[in-house]
Amino acid sequence: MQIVADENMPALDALFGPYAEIHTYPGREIGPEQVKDADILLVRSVTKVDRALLEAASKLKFVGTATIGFDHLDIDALNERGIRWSNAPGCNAEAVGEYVITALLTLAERESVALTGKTLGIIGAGNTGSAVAKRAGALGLKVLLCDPPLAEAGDERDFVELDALLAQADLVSCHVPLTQSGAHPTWYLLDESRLSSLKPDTWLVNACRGEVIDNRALIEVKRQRPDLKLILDVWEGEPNPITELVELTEIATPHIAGYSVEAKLRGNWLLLAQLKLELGIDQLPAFAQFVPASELATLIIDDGALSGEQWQRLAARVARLVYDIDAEDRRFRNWHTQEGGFDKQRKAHLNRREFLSLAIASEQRQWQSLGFESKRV
Ligand SMILES: NC(=O)C1=CN([C@@H]2O[C@H](COP(=O)(O)OP(=O)(O)OC[C@H]3O[C@@H](n4cnc5c(N)ncnc54)[C@H](O)[C@@H]3O)[C@@H](O)[C@H]2O)C=CC1
Ligand SMILES: O=C(O)C(=O)[C@H](O)COP(=O)(O)O
Repeated sequence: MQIVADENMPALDALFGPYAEIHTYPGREIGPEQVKDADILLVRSVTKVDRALLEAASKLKFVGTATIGFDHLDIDALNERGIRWSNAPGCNAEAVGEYVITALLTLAERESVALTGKTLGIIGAGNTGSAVAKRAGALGLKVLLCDPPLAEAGDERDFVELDALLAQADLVSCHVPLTQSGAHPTWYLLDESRLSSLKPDTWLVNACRGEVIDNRALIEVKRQRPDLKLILDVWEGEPNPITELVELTEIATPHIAGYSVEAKLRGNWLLLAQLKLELGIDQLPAFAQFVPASELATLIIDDGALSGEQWQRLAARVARLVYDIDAEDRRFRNWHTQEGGFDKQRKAHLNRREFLSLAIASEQRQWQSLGFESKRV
């Protein structure tokens, strides 16, 4: 059994090695030539699995993407050829939730803004949107959710229309898949008119797909509205974001919101679970055995007497102890204009762990709500 895989997928040998022969390539270079003898193709979001690739892959039985997004797979072409496929729902929900919270805390610290009492509008209330919402309460944020597909499917949470959300939210965070058809397409969901309708001083976060926001319109609107603050992890035209937009952002990163050690491993492990039959696996090995031990120990925090604003500043520092988003932002501004810089930075992304890898001993319960492991003082 031959597996062709993106070289940026961790622990491939440990996970798939016992069952198959593995050939790896840079994700953007996987094409017809690389897959011609493959039985299984494992990719991340940068590999275009299109008709031309599938035409060459006569033995292919399964395509797995270790990501939630699957806009890089031609689903019609896979279905026409009877090739089974899967993505990895939820693999990076916690990572994205923690990225957004770390970014908001960091910008709040830079701008000397108290987050408590502000309204956070979340567009797309699936895995990643819900992970943000789950943590928002710990910061005293009021949450509004917009997700027409979930509302129509009977999800019992309260939802608002998109334009109502934009009219009320102080902070807006986007968590939708990129779609161009269906009842609720998301391509340019935030177009010039919606961007112009944002409340004064809104903070806009995009950690889903660049094309969910019209990037050229965003440049125009931000030029006229410096009050808007931008946190962008995803870009139209990756791996070549528009430089002018990068320069207009407050926090800019190279599509790494979902890049925790745990998330990448979880994505691969979910695909292994999908392949039990093809690979002849009787007993699926436990996910925990592939996760390295945490390098961070317990943090003892004496924060019982801190004011809300002091605690928020402390939370920003603790979040950056786990993941230094300031350093990522600085590196991105240096690297993204260099040839291959966007992908180079993604490859060199720090070994970022999830909040759960750090135990906090404190009398305050918010640490646990933010996702940290709790220890008794
Ligand atoms: N920057 C990064 O590293 C990452 C980016 N992503 C992107 O974020 C997207 C969301 O990820 P998940 O939350 O895990 O996916 P998900 O599938 O769990 O949730 C997406 C939600 O968006 C909703 N939705 C669809 N169309 C909508 C519309 N027009 N308006 C409002 N809501 C709509 C869906 O009903 C669903 O509940 C992925 O499709 C992917 O493109 C995901 C993980 C990491
Ligand atoms: O899960 C998704 O969808 C994502 O956007 C991934 O986290 C992005 O990672 P790469 O596939 O680009 O490595």
